[in-house]
Amino acid sequence: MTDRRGDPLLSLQNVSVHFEKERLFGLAGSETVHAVDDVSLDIYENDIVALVGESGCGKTTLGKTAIGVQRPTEGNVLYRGQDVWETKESGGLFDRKESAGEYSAEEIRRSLQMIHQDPGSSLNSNYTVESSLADPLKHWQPEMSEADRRARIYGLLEYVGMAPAEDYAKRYPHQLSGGEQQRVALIRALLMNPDLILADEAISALDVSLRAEMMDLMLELQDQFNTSYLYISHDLANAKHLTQRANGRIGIMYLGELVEIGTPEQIIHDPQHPYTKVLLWATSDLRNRSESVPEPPIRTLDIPDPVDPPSGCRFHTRCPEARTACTESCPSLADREGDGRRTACFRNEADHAYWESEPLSDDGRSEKPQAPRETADGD
Ligand SMILES: Nc1ncnc2c1ncn2[C@@H]1O[C@H](COP(=O)(O)OP(=O)(O)OP(=O)(O)O)[C@@H](O)[C@H]1O
Repeated sequence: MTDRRGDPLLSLQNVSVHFEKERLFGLAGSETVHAVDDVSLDIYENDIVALVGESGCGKTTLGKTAIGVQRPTEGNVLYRGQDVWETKESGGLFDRKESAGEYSAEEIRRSLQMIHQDPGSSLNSNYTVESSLADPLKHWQPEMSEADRRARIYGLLEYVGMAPAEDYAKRYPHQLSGGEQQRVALIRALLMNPDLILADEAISALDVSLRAEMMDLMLELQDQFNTSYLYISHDLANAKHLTQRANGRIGIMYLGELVEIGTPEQIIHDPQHPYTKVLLWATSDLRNRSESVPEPPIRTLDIPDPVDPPSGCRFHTRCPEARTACTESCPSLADREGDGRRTACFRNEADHAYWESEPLSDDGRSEKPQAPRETADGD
């Protein structure tokens, strides 16, 4: 486990994000989508955390909440110990003296950047590569001369393999390949001198052959720019690639909750949560072939509705290990082995009532044989 000395750069404290949405089929009223529920997570300087889970489990919502783009319905987001939303609302946009603490809202915004799956949305189609990259430098290092700015931009373009830089600098986004656009978007985000970059499915639109290359580039640039990454992906193999070289962590999300988080070694080679085991089974690059089973270790493929999440442990409707105790209360995410890994599953608690309760059958009912009901006349 990495030695994560020092205070966290970013702390998510019991964060929930619920969306109200209109009901379908013209029904009156609204319903509440539980996109994220009660997630706590610390991210440190030069850290990498990869969030993995199936579509709709709340990865993007949590990522946007971490960088202060999405307001949490409950809980707090702290940047270097300072409440992000209090700062935004205190009127201290530019002036740290007027903000709720040491950092102004503008400083926090600059410190928390994002690159998207579609790099086109991070780059202005009317700007050449050079003007896109000059923008953050002009803003954050106004004292830099034009010649130095150009030298910095050309140097970085060459560093990421876009040579000759003079040629690439004059191009517009539509004159670049998807991989080149993503490189420019990454450099642009890094030139803001951020403490953290949210990379939301940032490589999934690239050809498979380019993905490892882009992740390696992210890691090399992390060393140069001293930044942290919050990387979002539905692919556990990519999360492993990115985190294992950098002593990072992989967090597994299920239906709005963080259910397990640990080092890539812990998550890939010794998964504890039954849902992590399902994700591993579904990732052919990582599946242990000698132990491979033909069917996924899951009772049903149906994903519950985040509008009406299951009671107790949210995974109990699909979990092959579920017992009645899992329907009654929700396991907390805790480090029970003292090795830094946190898991939310009663199976990790040796003396939990789970072990005495009845397994659930495929239809979600207790498998304990029911005693015959007595009728009024005693039949
Ligand atoms: N603005 C919104 N209004 C209503 N519901 C929303 C909103 N944004 C997200 N959701 C819902 O919240 C849940 C979590 O969505 P989110 O995009 O965070 O998941 P995700 O894990 O990133 O999914 P994907 O991998 O498909 O991008 C989903 O059920 C989604 O439909």
